[in-house]
This record gives sequence, structure tokens and C-alpha cells, in this order.
Amino acid sequence: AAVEAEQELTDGFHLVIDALKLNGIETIYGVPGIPITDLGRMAQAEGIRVVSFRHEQNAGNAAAIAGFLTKKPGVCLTVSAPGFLNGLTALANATTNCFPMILISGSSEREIVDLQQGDYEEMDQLAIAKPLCKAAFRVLHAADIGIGVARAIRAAVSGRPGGVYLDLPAKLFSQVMDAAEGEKSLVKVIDAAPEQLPSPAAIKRALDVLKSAKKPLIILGKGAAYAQADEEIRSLIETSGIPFLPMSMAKGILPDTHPLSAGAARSTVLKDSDVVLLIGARLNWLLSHGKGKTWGDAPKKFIQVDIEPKEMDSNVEIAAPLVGDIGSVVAALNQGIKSGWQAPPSEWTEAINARKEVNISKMAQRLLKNSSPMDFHSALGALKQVIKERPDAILVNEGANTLDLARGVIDMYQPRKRLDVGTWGVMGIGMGFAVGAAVETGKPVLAVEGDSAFGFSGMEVETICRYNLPVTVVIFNNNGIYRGTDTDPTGRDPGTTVFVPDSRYDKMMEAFGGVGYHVTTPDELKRAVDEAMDSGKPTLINAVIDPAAGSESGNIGSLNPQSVVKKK
Ligand SMILES: Cc1ncc(Cn2c(C)c(CCOP(=O)(O)OP(=O)(O)O)sc2=O)c(N)n1
Ligand SMILES: [Mg+2]
Repeated sequence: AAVEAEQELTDGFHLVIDALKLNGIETIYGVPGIPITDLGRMAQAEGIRVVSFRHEQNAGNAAAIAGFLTKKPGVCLTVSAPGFLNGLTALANATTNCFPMILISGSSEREIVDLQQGDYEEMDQLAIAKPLCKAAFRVLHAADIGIGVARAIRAAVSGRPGGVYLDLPAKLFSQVMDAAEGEKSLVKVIDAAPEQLPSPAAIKRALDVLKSAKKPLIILGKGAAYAQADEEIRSLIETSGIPFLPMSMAKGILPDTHPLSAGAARSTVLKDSDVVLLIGARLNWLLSHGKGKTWGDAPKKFIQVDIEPKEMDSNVEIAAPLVGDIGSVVAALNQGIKSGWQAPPSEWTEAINARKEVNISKMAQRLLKNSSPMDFHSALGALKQVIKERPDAILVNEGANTLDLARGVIDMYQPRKRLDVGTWGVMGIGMGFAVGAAVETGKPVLAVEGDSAFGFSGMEVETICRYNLPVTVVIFNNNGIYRGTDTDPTGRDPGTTVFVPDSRYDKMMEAFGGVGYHVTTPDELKRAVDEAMDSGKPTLINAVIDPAAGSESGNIGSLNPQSVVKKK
């Protein structure tokens, strides 16, 4: 009798890997452990790059920034319960910032969780994830893995990008099925992030409002950076002659040194503009919700470009909503201004230039100060020069003074080169973003970190050494959060915002085979960074900053509640 042909089988492990590869996922960021250790090993053996971290939050941040940089969802893989929870902060932050990522976590068996019978790392992860991300799915059967992965990918990148949770119970991985059936069950996502064209009527309405402006302003948000519509945006600004203000992660879409950049005259243009065109920027707290003294008393009209219709009127009335993807909308605007367009009155651009000159020369004075110990400005003056000489380096930045001052001092020259705390102002993105940016782009990364901010993800210096990534970390060591001068009025403990004084973070990098520098002047700092970036070696530079130099909460101290009760 013919020997029954050996039925070829596949299983959940292989179907997850095949589904990811079929959809062009080349990298997984994660932390191994039950029940996904073998999934990671097998993915690596099948050619997916698997980058293992020391904490899931950092792996999640790497996946999130991979999504922002590539427009493909970054994938983070974690164990159940505690690993899943550690990844959630990154998933929620990705969703808030519209970075496409997928958090894949192993999970406990449904029947045991639902009967609360005390499984290993028992947790209803799907229910917990749902409110914190854009979409969440669970797969129980091997034959559904193809659809599950496809749904997660499409949800992550379509419309407003965001974080997606994909829950894979442990039992799923060892489920077997016929290989041919398995192959057929896989789905290659077609047109995951479809263009969404604006209506001609909306374009006409917006152009009419723009044409009525005497003092127009374009604000570019990180959505404009994400869109990778750089030439269309450059053309709109240079053809229209409208000044532009880039939000932090939109810096570099056009160089900060561009003649139409209003970055150095931010408060003037927000207050005095009469029509504001928002491209991938939301009127949230970062733009004072579009109202109040920041925006002055003169009436303003807002035109808003956003792929999410619900975003319109979120804070103030939008006179001309432009719903669609940024590339399509800006292309349509460019068509519309081809004829009958008048550049803004020269008084407007001249007033901006005058204000820019005053602010830039004031800043220049502060950057030249060669004080010792360094203050933020003298240290940032050296790094400003580094980025000017190395415009394709990627700048990662977090802290309070270290963040707020760097944003204004360090000019960016290319799009998607400045990666920072974004909409939430979350500390801890540093090393995850640095790893993700280095892995995805291969470009040198300069991470400029407050000493507190660095502490949230600092253990990943080992990860950076293990993969030998071209990451240079500069720590602005001012011995604490905001400053290093707080004291405990009772005299018992250190102040609540200070650290061990004069600590040597550079020794941490040396502990794992990287290069450490300890610098106390701007010249030493510049030399160390240049050597590090020329070498391409993992490097940490401990830059001593005057502990008294900072201000509480950097530029956003006003958000702090103040006690009106004075204890006797
Ligand atoms: C997760 C998290 N925890 C705490 C904070 C609060 N916070 C903290 C703790 C900051 C660190 C500031 O200290 P630094 O050393 O990083 O920077 P500077 O000393 O240069 O100001 S900035 C800030 O908003 C936060 N934003 N995010
Ligand atoms: Mg500090």
C-alpha cells in the first residue's frame, strides 16, 4: 500500500514568523522569557533581526521609533504579565505620538484566566491593553495567525498611526496544522496605509482662507515628518513664501537655518499671525491649545491638515479642515497656489526676520561663554557645531533643561533626525530610541541626555555594546533633576531631586567594553564627541554641568501646581 505521504505540518511558531516575514517585518525588539523565548530564537534563525534588551519599555520605545522612521510597524515582543506591563508604557506613548508599533505578548490560557484559577503570570492582558492603544487583538487558533498579524499591521499604520496590541496565548505556538493550509491562511497586507485625498471643496476653502491672510504661518508637526512628504512641504513653503514653525520632531524637514524658518521668533509668530496652517501638528498643550496669551488677542483663523477627522475643532474652531494624508493634501495645496497666489506682505516676513536676528544674537552670546563648570548653553554650543558638521547624525534628546534648551539651540538640517520625548514629555525614551534609530538607519546617533532622564533606560548601554551600535551618549551631569542643589530641610537625607554628586556615568559604558569620556569644558566635549562619532564605537561622555545652572522643570515650570498653604 502506498505509504501515506508524510503530511507536512506547520505550527504557531512558524506561522507567526512567516506572517511577519511575508509583511516585510525585518526586526523584532524584545526581552526573552516564557512563553516567547523560542519564538525569538526561531525568528532569528529565519533571518529576522532580533534585538534583545534589558527592559521591555526600552524595547518598546525602539519599536515605536522604528515605526516613526520607517512607516512600517515596529515590533516589540514580550513575555506575559510583567513583561507585557513593562511594554505598555511604550505602547501608550507610541499611540499618543502616532508612532506605528505592535506589542506582541505571550499570555496565559484563556480558560484559566477567565476562571481566575491562578495561571503562571495570569493576567487579562487584552482587556488591560485596549484603553491604552489604537487596537488590540487576540489569536486563539493557528489558522487565525495570518489574519491576526495582518489586522495588527493595518491597524498600526492606517489612518492615524498608533500602537496595537497582539495577544498570543502560550498554547497557540505549539498548535500544529497542515503546512499547505497554513500557507494559505497567511495574509499579505495590501495598501496598509492608503492615501486619503482631500475634497476639492476643502482645498478651495483652505486656499481662500490662506489668500485672505496678511500674516500667515505654517506650523509643521511630527506628523509632517512622519509623512515623508518632504519635497511637497518644501515646495509649499518656498512657493508660497509663508514662514514656517517646526515643532520639535518636525525640525529639519526644512533646515532650521532656512530663511523662512520662524523657529527663532516663535512667540512673535504665534501671537501676531492671522492665519495658521497646521500640518501634522495638533493644538494640544504644546501649542497652548490654540488659545490664550500665547496666541495674542488678534482674531485668528486655523486651517488644519489631519488624517483624523475627529481632530478638527478639538481645541478651537477650525475654519478650514483639510482631512486627508499629508502628502495628498500638500500636493493639492501646491496645485492650488500655482496660479493667482500672492506672497505674504514683506512687512510680515521682515518683522519676523528682525525678531529672529535679535533672538539669534542674544543666544549666540550665551553659547560663546566658555564657563567652567559648563552651563547648559556652553555645552550645547559645542553640540550645535557637531550637528552642523554632521547633519545626517540622528539626535536623541530628553531631560528638562537638557531637552528644552537643546531644542532651541541645536539646529537640525534634515528630516526625522531629531527624536525626543514628543507629546507626552515622557522620560525614558533615550536608549530605546537610540538603539531603534541606529538599527533602522545605520546612521550615527548622538543621544543628549539629562542625568535623570538617562537613568530611566541607562542599563541599555550594555545592549548598545552587545550590538556594537554607533551610539554616542552625552550626559549633562548636573547632579540631579533640573538642578543638583536641593537639600532636605530636616538634614536627614539628600534633597528629593539630587543624585550622588560628581558621579561618573562614563564608567558604566566602560564596564561593557564601550568608550568613556569625562569632560568639563566645551572644547573637551566637542573633541570627545567628534572622536566618538568618527570611531562609530559605543561611547558615553560624562559632561559636567554646573549643578546650579538649571531651572525647575525646564521651560514648563508653570505646569507645576503651587501650594498656597504655608505650614507654620
Ligand atoms: C516617566 C517620567 N517620570 C518623571 C518625569 C518628570 N520629569 C523628570 C524626572 C525629568 C528629568 C529632569 O532631569 P534631567 O537630569 O533629565 O534634566 P536636567 O537636569 O537637565 O533638567 S523631566 C520631567 O518631566 C517624566 N516626565 N517622565
Ligand atoms: Mg539633571
